Amino acid sequence: MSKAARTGRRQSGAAMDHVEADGAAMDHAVGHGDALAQREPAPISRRRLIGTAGAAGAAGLIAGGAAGAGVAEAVGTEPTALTTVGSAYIPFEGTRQAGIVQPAQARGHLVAFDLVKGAGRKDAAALLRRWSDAVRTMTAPDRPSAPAAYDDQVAYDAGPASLTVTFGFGRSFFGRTGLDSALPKALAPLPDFAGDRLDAARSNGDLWVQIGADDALVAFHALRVLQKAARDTATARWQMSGFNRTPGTTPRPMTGRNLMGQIDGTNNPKPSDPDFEQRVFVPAHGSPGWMADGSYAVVRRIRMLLDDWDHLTVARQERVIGRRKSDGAPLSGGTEFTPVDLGKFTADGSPAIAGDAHVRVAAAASNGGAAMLRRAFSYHDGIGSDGTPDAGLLFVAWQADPLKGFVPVQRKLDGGDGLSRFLRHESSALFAVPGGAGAGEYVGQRLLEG
Ligand SMILES: C=CC1=C(C)c2cc3[nH]c(cc4nc(cc5[nH]c(cc1n2)c(C)c5CCC(=O)O)C(CCC(=O)O)=C4C)c(C)c3C=C
Ligand SMILES: [Fe+2]
Repeated sequence: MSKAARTGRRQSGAAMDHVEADGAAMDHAVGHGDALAQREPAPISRRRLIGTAGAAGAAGLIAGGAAGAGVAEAVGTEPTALTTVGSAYIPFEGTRQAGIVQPAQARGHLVAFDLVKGAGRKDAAALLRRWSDAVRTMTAPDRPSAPAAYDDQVAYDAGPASLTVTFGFGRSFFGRTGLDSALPKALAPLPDFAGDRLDAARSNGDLWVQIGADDALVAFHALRVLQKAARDTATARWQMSGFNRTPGTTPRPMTGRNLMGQIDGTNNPKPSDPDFEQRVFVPAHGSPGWMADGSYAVVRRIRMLLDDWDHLTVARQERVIGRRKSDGAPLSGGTEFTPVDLGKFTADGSPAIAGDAHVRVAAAASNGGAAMLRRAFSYHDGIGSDGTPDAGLLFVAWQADPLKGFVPVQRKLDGGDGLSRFLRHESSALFAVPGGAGAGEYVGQRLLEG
């Protein structure tokens, strides 16, 4: 099959820099090219296959026996085109790393690694080179003709499914590698918050890897490959896995929901905002130089106390957030994307958005203009020892400077937010995420070889 036929709508690095990251567009509108239409025609088209056999999928029909025998025969001899979900891809190379402005994928793994004893700057540089090369291959639209030595082929027939892998450095990395002079001021430890119940073993770390893909096997494969490539240099400190709605499960692009059932992400900064770049990315001539076009990621595992939350009536839940549950419209009126009017009062003289409503307390207007790009995954790790779901949000906030993003907002939320009674911050980390790698480069090269 030709390269053009295998390729989804190509997104250049520059184009990706202008990708919509707002609520509606965050719903996987990006990077999903119309690959199916570009494929070489098969004697029995996928459309006809589905039309004949129903959308349940060819595999089920093959397994289904006599009823699907005719179709099974055809499937057995002719390749079935990948869906647009599988063939969509996001380039690894670019001025900025992928996995920041693109919509959060259906599957995510967040992993922190610590360098092993004795590993230093050179070992770290070699690791980042190995990791970058592996990700370059795994995210490419064209599969290599033969798998690389490290590749276990778990996802050899799937993907790239919008795979992105994003690398970051934690504060402890700099001391371990003798790079203290390159430590950014913005990587100062996050302050303690009164409501924190942090597990040190699942917080911080020397290196951070964020993996996202629209297929579970593709995401697992990337994680496994990177973990194997780290051997002898770094070991996993903690790993968290999450999910979002799968592309195609809604009839039209719409903002996703979290596990409390709220539409979440509506009032994220948008690439079309005049201050978007300045808020989210370190400028090209920013400081330190190796962080040019990078960003800072705050990672918080926030457990939702779902049994308590579910005791509230929907009206109470809406009051806690300040938005309607059904469609995300602000309680001050309008539809989902109508700006929140914090000055509006109801007929009985009370504020339309309560004093402790989450959107009031978190709003940039309540925090001296502080804002961040939220790009989260939900998580569910079974039932906790207390018998309630161990579920919540793997909250990832992106900003050019945490002191102008997450820190002031969380300070305000901590104690003042009605939602905080239903949340428990269980782990925390802050990472410096450098700019992207160009052809032949690896992520972090400017730091490690600068
Ligand atoms: C420190 C920053 C924030 C944390 C931590 C946080 C946790 C958190 N939020 C929700 C649900 C919603 N948040 C919403 C809006 C919103 N949240 C933050 C910041 C943090 N949230 C901001 C800056 C905003 C935007 C405020 C505004 O200007 O309007 C919303 C409303 C929809 C939206 O705009 O996204 C919901 C819903 C949960 C469940 C949660 C922890 C688990
Ligand atoms: Fe929030």
